[in-house]
Amino acid sequence: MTAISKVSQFQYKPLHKPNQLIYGTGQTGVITGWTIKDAIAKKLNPSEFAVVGQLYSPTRGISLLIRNLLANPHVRYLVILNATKEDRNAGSGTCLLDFFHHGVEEGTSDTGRHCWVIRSSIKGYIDMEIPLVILEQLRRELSVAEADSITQAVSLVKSYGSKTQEPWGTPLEFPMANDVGESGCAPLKPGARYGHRIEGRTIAETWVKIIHRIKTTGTIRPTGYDGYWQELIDLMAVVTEEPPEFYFPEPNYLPCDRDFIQEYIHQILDDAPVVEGVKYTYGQRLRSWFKRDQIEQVITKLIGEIDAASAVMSLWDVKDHEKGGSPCLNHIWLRVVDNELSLTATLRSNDMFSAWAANAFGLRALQQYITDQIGKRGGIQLKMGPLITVSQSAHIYDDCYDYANRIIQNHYQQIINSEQKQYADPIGNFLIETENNNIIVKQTTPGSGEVIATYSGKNAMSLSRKICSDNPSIQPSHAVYLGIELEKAMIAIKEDKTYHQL
Ligand SMILES: O=c1ccn([C@H]2C[C@H](O)[C@@H](COP(=O)(O)O)O2)c(=O)[nH]1
Repeated sequence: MTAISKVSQFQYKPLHKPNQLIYGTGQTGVITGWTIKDAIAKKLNPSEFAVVGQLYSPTRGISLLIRNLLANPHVRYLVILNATKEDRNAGSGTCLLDFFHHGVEEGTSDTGRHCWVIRSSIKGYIDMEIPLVILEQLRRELSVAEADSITQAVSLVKSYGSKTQEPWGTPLEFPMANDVGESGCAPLKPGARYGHRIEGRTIAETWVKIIHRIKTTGTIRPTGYDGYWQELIDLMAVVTEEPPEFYFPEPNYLPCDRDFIQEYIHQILDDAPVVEGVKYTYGQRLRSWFKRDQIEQVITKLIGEIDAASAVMSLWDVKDHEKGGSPCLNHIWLRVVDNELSLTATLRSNDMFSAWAANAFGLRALQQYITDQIGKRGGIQLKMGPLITVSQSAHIYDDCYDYANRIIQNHYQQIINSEQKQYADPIGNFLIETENNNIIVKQTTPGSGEVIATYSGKNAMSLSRKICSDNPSIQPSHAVYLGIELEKAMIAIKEDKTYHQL
C-alpha cells in the first residue's frame, strides 16, 4: 500500500461491543487484557489510535474483535499489551498474537461448535462464517506488535501514529450464527430474579460472591449492544469491613488496581469542568452540575441533624432522558446509626464484572471523606459503617463469562469456607439440649449470648420449620446445620441415648 501524505481522520465503527471500547481517529488498534483500557488511552491523543479495548476471552472475544477489524480496514496496526501477570494468565493477548503469527485451522470448540481454531497453545476460536481467505488477508495486512508495559505500548502507538496508510480494503461484515452468546451459558441454577442480597467483609470478597450469584442464577438477556449479558435485578451488596487503606488481594484478581483507583477517586470526589463531548463525571454531578455542592450539603446536614434521614445526593438529571450517556450512579444516601455512617448508592445499570469494584472503592472513599469531614468540622467522631450498593440491572457481559467462571473457580469456595468457619450468623446461635424426652432450643444473641427465644418440641422437622419461619434471614449453612442437629437430638431421644450438640 502507498502511504498517503495528508493527515487523515478515520472513524472507527464497531459492529460489536461498542460500549466497551474507547475510540480515536487514528489507525492503530490497542488491545489490553486485564490492564484497564483507560490507563493506556489517557496517555494517548485520540488521533494516535483507532480504538482501545480489553480482550478478556480468547474463546469468544477474539472472534468479535476480528469482526470489528474486518469492518474497519483503516486499522493497519495492532499493539497487543501483555503487561501483567493476569494478562499473561488469561492468555487472550498471546492467543491473538498466535493468530497473526500462525493462523488457524478448521476444528471444533470445547462445546462442539464448528469453528476456526487458532494455532496456539491457548484455546481460541473464530467463527466459521468468516472465510479463511479473509482471515489470511487480515493477517497479511496488519502490522502487529506486542508490548510488555504501558510505556512500551504508548511508544509503539506513537511511532505508528506518524505513518498514515490507506485502508487495506472495504469494510466487511459476516453473518452471525444465531446461537452466539445465548447458548452454552445458560444459568446453572434456577433462582429469584429480583432483590438478591450479598454481604462480604471486603470489596474483593463481596465481588467474588456477586460474580458467583449472577453467573449461577442470572437471566441471560440481550444487552442492546449486539451481545448478551447475564442479569439480576436490584442486587444489594453490603460491604462491612473494607479497611481505610483498601484491600487488594495478592495476587490481585480484581479488574482494577490501586493506581487506577487512586485516579478514579478524583472522578467521584472532585469537581470537573463541563467539556463539550466529554461525558459527565460523578464528581461534577455531585459538586456543581445542579449549582450546588451536594457533598458539602450532606456534611452540613448531618452535622446539624445527626439523625437526619434526608442526607441525599442526586446524580440523575431529568434532562438525562434527552441524551445518551446518562450516569449509571444515580442516588447516594447517608445514614448515621449507632455512631456509624453507612452509605447507600443506587446504580441504575452496573457492569458487575468490570466496573462494580471500582465503583465500590470510589464510593468508599467518598464515605470516608464525609466521615472525616463530619469529625473535623462538627467534632462528631463517627465510625465507618457499611458500604451498600443497590445495582438495579446487575449484569455481566458475555465476553467476561470466561473470566467470571475462572474467578469463581479459583476464589469462591475459599471465601465461603472461611465464612462458614466463623459461625457468625447475625441472627445469633442455637443451643440444643434434650430434657424429659423433649428437644429444647435456646436462641442467643450473637454478641453477649443472651437468650432471646426458646423452642421446644419432639419433632425435628416441625422445630426446624418454626425456627426458620421466625428467622427468615438465617444463613443457609446455619439452617442446614440446625436441621441436622435437631434430627440427631430426636434420634437420641428415641434410642434413649445422650445427645451432645456439635
Ligand atoms: O460507573 C459506571 C459506569 C458505567 N457502568 C456500566 C453499566 C453498563 O454496563 C454500562 C453503561 O451503559 P448504559 O446503561 O449507559 O447504556 O457501563 C458501570 O457499571 N458503572
